[in-house]
Amino acid sequence: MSEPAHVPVLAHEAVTALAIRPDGIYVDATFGRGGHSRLILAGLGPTGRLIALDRDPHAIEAGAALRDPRLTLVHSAFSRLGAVLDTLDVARVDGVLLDIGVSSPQLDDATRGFSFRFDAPLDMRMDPGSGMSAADWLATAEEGEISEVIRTYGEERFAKSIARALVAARQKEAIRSTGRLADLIAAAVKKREPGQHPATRSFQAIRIYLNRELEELSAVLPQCVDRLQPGGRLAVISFHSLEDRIVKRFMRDEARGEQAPARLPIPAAMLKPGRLRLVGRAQHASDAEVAANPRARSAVLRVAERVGEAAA
Ligand SMILES: C[S@@+](CC[C@H](N)C(=O)[O-])C[C@H]1O[C@@H](n2cnc3c(N)ncnc32)[C@H](O)[C@@H]1O
Repeated sequence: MSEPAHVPVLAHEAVTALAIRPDGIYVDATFGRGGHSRLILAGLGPTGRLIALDRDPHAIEAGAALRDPRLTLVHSAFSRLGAVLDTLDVARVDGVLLDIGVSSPQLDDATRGFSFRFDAPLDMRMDPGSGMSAADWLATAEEGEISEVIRTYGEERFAKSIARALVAARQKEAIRSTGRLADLIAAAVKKREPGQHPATRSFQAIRIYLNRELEELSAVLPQCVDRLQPGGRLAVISFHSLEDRIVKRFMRDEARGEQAPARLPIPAAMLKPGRLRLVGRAQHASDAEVAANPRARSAVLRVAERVGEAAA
C-alpha cells in the first residue's frame, strides 16, 4: 500500500529564498518526503551537493528512492547539524532550509500514534528509536508536569482539568492508545472550540514536548549561522507561534549583533557585529495554497542571509 503523500508548504518561496547556486552545498535539515529537497536538487548542477537530515528513519528510507548522487541522506536530529557536517568534512554551506514540525506521513500513519483520528498505540516519537513514547510518559509524569506541558505547548486553558482526569484514569488502567487519550481529554474539556477536536491542543503539546521540538530548534539555529558562507541563506518555515517566536527573535538578535549596555559607552568596533541580514518580511501561504493544502494555513517563512568575511 502506498503511504500518504506530503505536500511541501511554501515550497517555491522557500527554495527561491535560498537563491541556489548550481555548484553550491545546501542542507535540507528536515527531509520529510523530500518535497523541498527535490526542488533544491532541480536548481543544482552536476557539482552541487545536498545534505538532507531527518530524525525519522522512515523519511530516510523513503529518500533512498531518489537515487541522486548529489544527495547525502543522514538519519539525525538537526540539533547535531554541526557534528553531521564535521563527519562529512563540510566546513561551510551555501544555504540551510528548516521546514519544522511533523510531516503528513507521520500524522496519517495510524501506527505512529500521533493522531486522535485513529485508535492506535500511543507513541508520538518522530524517531521511534529514541526517547520516551507518549504512553510511557503519561504513565509516569506527575500531574503538575502534565498540566504544565499541555498549558505551555498547547496553550490549552483546560490543562489542569485534563491533567487531573488523565492521572485519575491511569490509576484504573494505563493510557496506551490514542483513542483512549482523546476520549479522556474530550471529557475533561469544558468548552469546545468551534471546528476543532477538543484533543487537538493537548496532542500537539505532548508531541512538541516529547520530541523536544523547541529545544531542537533553539539548538540548530546558531549552528546554521556558524556554518553558512557569507551570502548563504537560512530559510525557516514554522507552523506554530512558539516556534516562529524563537526564529524571529533569533534572526533579529543575530542581525543586530552585540549591543553596548545602556550606561557603558563601548566603541562600536569593540562589539561583535551582526552575523545575519534579514531578507524580506515573514511570508505566509497564499489563499490558493491554503485552499489546496490546509496544513499551510499556519505556516510562516523567515529568511536571513549570512554577512561577514569569507571563511579562511
Ligand atoms: C514538515 S516535515 C518536512 C517536509 C519536507 N520539507 C517535505 O517537503 O517533504 C518535517 C520533517 O522534519 C523532521 N524533523 C522534525 N524535527 C526534526 C529534528 N529536530 N531533527 C531532524 N528532523 C526533524 C520530521 O521527522 C519530518 O519528517
